[in-house]
Formats: sequence, C-alpha cells, structure tokens
Amino acid sequence: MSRETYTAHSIINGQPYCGTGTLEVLCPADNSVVALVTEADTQATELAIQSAEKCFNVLKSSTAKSRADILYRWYQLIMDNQTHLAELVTLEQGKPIKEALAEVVYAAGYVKWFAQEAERAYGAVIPAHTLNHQLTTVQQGVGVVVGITPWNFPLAMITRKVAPAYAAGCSFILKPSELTPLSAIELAKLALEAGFEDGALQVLLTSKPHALVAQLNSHRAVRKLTFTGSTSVGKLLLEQTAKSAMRTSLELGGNAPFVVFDSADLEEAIEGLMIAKFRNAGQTCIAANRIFLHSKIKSQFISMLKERVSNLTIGSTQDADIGPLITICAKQKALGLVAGALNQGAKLVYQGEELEGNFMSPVILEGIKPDMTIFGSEIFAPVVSVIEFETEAQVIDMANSVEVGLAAYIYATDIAQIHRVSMGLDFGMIGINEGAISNPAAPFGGMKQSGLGREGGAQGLSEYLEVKYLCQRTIVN
Ligand SMILES: NC(=O)c1ccc[n+]([C@@H]2O[C@H](COP(=O)([O-])OP(=O)(O)OC[C@H]3O[C@@H](n4cnc5c(N)ncnc54)[C@H](O)[C@@H]3O)[C@@H](O)[C@H]2O)c1
Ligand SMILES: N[C@@H](CC=O)C(=O)O
Repeated sequence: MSRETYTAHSIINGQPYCGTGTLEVLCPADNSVVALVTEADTQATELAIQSAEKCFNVLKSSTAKSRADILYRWYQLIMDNQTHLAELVTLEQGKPIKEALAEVVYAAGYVKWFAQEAERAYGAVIPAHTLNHQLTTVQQGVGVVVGITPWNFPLAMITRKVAPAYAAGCSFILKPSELTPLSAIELAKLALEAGFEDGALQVLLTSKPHALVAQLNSHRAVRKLTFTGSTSVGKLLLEQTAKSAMRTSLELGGNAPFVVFDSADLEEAIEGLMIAKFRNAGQTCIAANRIFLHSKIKSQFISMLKERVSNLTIGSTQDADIGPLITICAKQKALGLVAGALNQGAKLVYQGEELEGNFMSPVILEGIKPDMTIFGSEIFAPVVSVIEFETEAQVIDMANSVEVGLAAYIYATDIAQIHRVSMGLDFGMIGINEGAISNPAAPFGGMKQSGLGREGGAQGLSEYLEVKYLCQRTIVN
C-alpha cells in the first residue's frame, strides 16, 4: 500500500462533511502522519441528529426483510473489499496484516449474523385474562442511537453495534475513536453503497470526544447510547445518560484470569494462552491478564511458555506475530506497570530486547500477588503476569477479587472441576480449554464494572428493540 496521506471527513446525511480543524492520524508502526481528518463541529452534530431522526421515521415503515437484504449486501461488500479494509486497519491501528484480515472477517460476521436475525424480532400472543381480549406484544426499534467505539478493533466494534441497530430499524450516529477514523469512514461508505438510507449511518469525527458526545447525549431525539471503551469513560457517560434515563449499553474493560489446573493439557493451555494473551499485542478487552498456575505445573508451564514467547517475531513485516502498541504512551504505561511490579517484589522471568518506537517485546513476570498494582490493572500489552495457586477455592476468590468481570479462561480436564469453577467465576464469558471465544453468534459482554448488556447473539438485537404491549378489547355488537 502506498504511504500517501489520506484525508477523511465526517459523513452526514449520506454526504462528506468538511468540518473545521484538522486532526492528524498517526501510523503506530512509525508514528508518521497517515491521514488528515476534518472535525465535526456543533452544527454538524445537530445536522446529524436531525437527519437521523428523519431517517428513523423512514426506517419505521420499512420491512425487516428489506433491512436484512441491505445488511446482507453490506456483508458482501465488506468481504469483497477485505484486503483494502485490512490494509487500512494495519495502517492506522498497527495489528499485523494477518490479524487485520481476520478482523475483517470477524466484523463481517456480525453483519451477516444480524442480517439473519433481523427477521426474527418476534412478538408474542399472551393468553388473555378475560374473554373478549387479545393481548400481544410487538418489538420496534428504539430510535436514534449514538455509538462510540474504541481503536483496538476499529471494524468489529462498529459492525457489532451498527448491524443490530439497523436490523431493529434504528438510525445510528457513530463516533469512532480519533485514533482509527479511516476504517470507520470506509465501512460507512460501504454501508451507503449497500443501500443504507442517507441518515441511517452517519459518522462524526473529532479529537474532542467529550464535548461532541455530551451534545449528543443531551439531545431529546437521541434514545440510546451504546459505548465500547474503558470503564472510566463508560461510567462518565452513564452519568450523562442518566439525566434523560436513556437506554445505555456499555462494553467496558476486562482483567481476565487464565487459570491452568494441574489436570490441564499443558500443550493446549500454551496454545490457548498465545491467542488469549498476544492477539493484537495484548490490546484486547478479553486478553488473558492474570495467569493463575497451579503450583504443581507452574515451573513446567513457565519453561514451555518462555520457549514459545522467545520465538515470536515483533515488527511490522507481513509475517510478524506482534505489531506495535497503539501509541508511545500505551507502551510507557505498560513498561511502568512492569517496573512497578518488579519494585513490589515480582520476579522477571523473560524480557525480549528493547525496541524502538511503539514496539514492545513480550515480558513474563512471576510472583505476582493480589496487592500489587499490576494485578488490578488492565495491562493492554504483551506482558504475562503469573500468580501461583494451590486450591480451587483460593483461585476462584483471587480471580473474582477485581472490580471487572468480562472474560475468564479455564484449562483443566476434570469435568466436575470445570463445572464448579465456571459457576464460581463472576465473569460474563468463559473459555473452557479454549483461548479464542469471540463469535458473532454468542452474547459478548461482562459482569460488574465490565458493562451493561450484551452484543452479538440473539441478545445483541434486543438491545435495540422496545417491547410494546397491545391490550385489545374486542367490541362485541
Ligand atoms: N468490552 C468490550 O467489548 C470491549 C471491546 C473493546 C475495547 N474495550 C475496552 O476499551 C478500552 C480501550 O479502548 P480505548 O482506549 O479507545 O477506550 P477509551 O474509553 O479511551 O475510548 C473509547 C471511545 O470513547 C471516546 N471517549 C474518550 N473519552 C471520552 C469522553 N470523555 N466522552 C465521550 N467519549 C469519550 C474515545 O474517543 C473513543 O471513541 C479498554 O479498556 C478495553 O478493554 C472493551
Ligand atoms: N477482543 C474483543 C474485543 C475487545 O477488545 C473481541 O474479540 O470482540
């Protein structure tokens, strides 16, 4: 791909909107400027809301079948453009091209899934309490939706929201991360090409999300907020939406335990950990963050892991396993967590060579204890932090002792133990002898401060639907 500097503008009512100011988008691989983006102002935001409101009324009288057909065309266009989309993701987000291609397919998977689910937003007939009554329910789209997405999966975190919203008949205003606007704009262009009505998907770009999102959240026409990002920003937005009691879905941060029992198949557990820890250089919300190893297998597991980790290639070449972190600040934060853990008594088991720019070599730490800062932090980098345990009760307690509860992983072959531990863990998703759990057909989401609601699966559509109860008395002449 040539390294020309792209330009990008917000999309309002189906058209590019050349806003004011200029935001620079940097390539994480070398921190060069890859795009200049104009920013949406308050007027643009107001126009987008008006257009979304108008479009919602159009969508209200469209059929689920027609929306399903349009979603299916969007799915096909994403798949037809997968190389281009993947290159954009690698350029602005940094993940290796093979992972970017996998993200395109994953993102498209949500569109296909919700093209199918669109026609299954069933209502119900309720047995009536008296004669001459018919009690039914219907489901209708909630209205104008605002979606805010992060940079780590710049395509999939968008399709996981926009596809169910459109399937439900909602119009959508998207504010993607300022770090990855190009993928968002490209996806929206493909949606319009597929047949999305002009106000059905609009994209507002800004480097000042606080002001723009506050404007959206305080508007009477906006009926739902769906947010994916950090727990701290999610909580702040929940305060805003509380003011109008707006429907709010939050997909927030994680701190996943990865528990390896002494009955585990260690080869399988290593394979699972390589995916759950190192995908996207450790920058995933469901990344294995705390590695709990039973004392009987700890030494063997760590030596097998060292062997695998020392063979990983870090860089921006086609075959690299680990790309750069998103920003230099993200790398400094991760190195700070490692230094802090060492100061607090952790032991350094492995650290690859020091690398330039945003690239970071993997690190393995052992001797991590629950009172260390790293234990309670979402590391978001290729750092393995190992905690030793003795008993099932002890590991469940330690795993549950954090404030978030998104994903957890268990490796064991004792079926009764797998059942007990799965039931005991306070996490919304559990990988059992499996390190790759993401799937459009499954409900994605967390407990405790990891969020509210679920995305994907059948539940993902309900998040955008209102249930309306109709109580009809039959007039008998
Ligand atoms: N649970 C999930 O499904 C899931 C998926 C992906 C990422 N995440 C989480 O996202 C985080 C990483 O993403 P990030 O760094 O982009 O998160 P972030 O919270 O910094 O930003 C997310 C989005 O919120 C916007 N934003 C930031 N401050 C805002 C404010 N004051 N008001 C309104 N909007 C604001 C950003 O512009 C961005 O679009 C991690 O914590 C990760 O675990 C969760
Ligand atoms: N890793 C998640 C997204 C959060 O980062 C996914 O697989 O959907």
